Amino acid sequence: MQIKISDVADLPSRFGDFNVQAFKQGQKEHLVICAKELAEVPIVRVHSECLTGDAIGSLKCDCRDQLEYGLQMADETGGMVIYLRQEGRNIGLLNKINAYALQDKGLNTIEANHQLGFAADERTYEVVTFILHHYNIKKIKLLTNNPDKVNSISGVEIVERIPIIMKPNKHNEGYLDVKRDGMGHLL
Ligand SMILES: Nc1nc2c(ncn2[C@@H]2O[C@H](COP(=O)(O)OP(=O)(O)OP(=O)(O)O)[C@@H](O)[C@H]2O)c(=O)[nH]1
Ligand SMILES: [Zn+2]
Repeated sequence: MQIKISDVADLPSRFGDFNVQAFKQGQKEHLVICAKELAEVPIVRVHSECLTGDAIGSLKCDCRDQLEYGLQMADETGGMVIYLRQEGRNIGLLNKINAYALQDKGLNTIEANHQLGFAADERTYEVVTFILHHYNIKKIKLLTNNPDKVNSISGVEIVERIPIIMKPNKHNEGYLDVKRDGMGHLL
């Protein structure tokens, strides 16, 4: 895997003072947001890009709340957020919006991906292993409800899975039900 790595820069933010570093994998530019002092076994949040949630504040998913919670935890506990550019579970923004349009017609999030010719989840996590090795991190506590992430992240010991359960709203209830019943999320 050919990965270009940026220098480390300061990033004061509304969630705390972090260091940031970019990792470029092919066309994808991922971002590591890291506490100034990492805990020995840091809490790590592996976040998948969701432009509609993270930037626009969409209520169709729980991504923005999870991102903010992950950054708060990183600040409070000496942890790290790895922001992966895997928009739409890695089908890309244009396809995700097409999937949303199919959901407007009654398909659920999994059926919509299938209708477009994709697996329910197209993400992979090799770059996470690369990043954690780069920071010489051997053990982590992983902040996730997704057992797939626990099983797919290799090369480091996940000593604990910490749930990241956000309060549902009327727009994302159905989506969260499908994540629990159709995708095995521990909600
Ligand atoms: N294809 C597709 N992607 C979606 C949809 N809704 C959210 N996403 C993407 O799903 C990703 C977030 O995944 P989630 O399933 O919410 O959470 P997770 O990362 O698997 O699990 P957690 O670690 O527990 O949060 C982001 O890349 C979003 O853009 C959808 O309806 N269709
Ligand atoms: Zn989202």
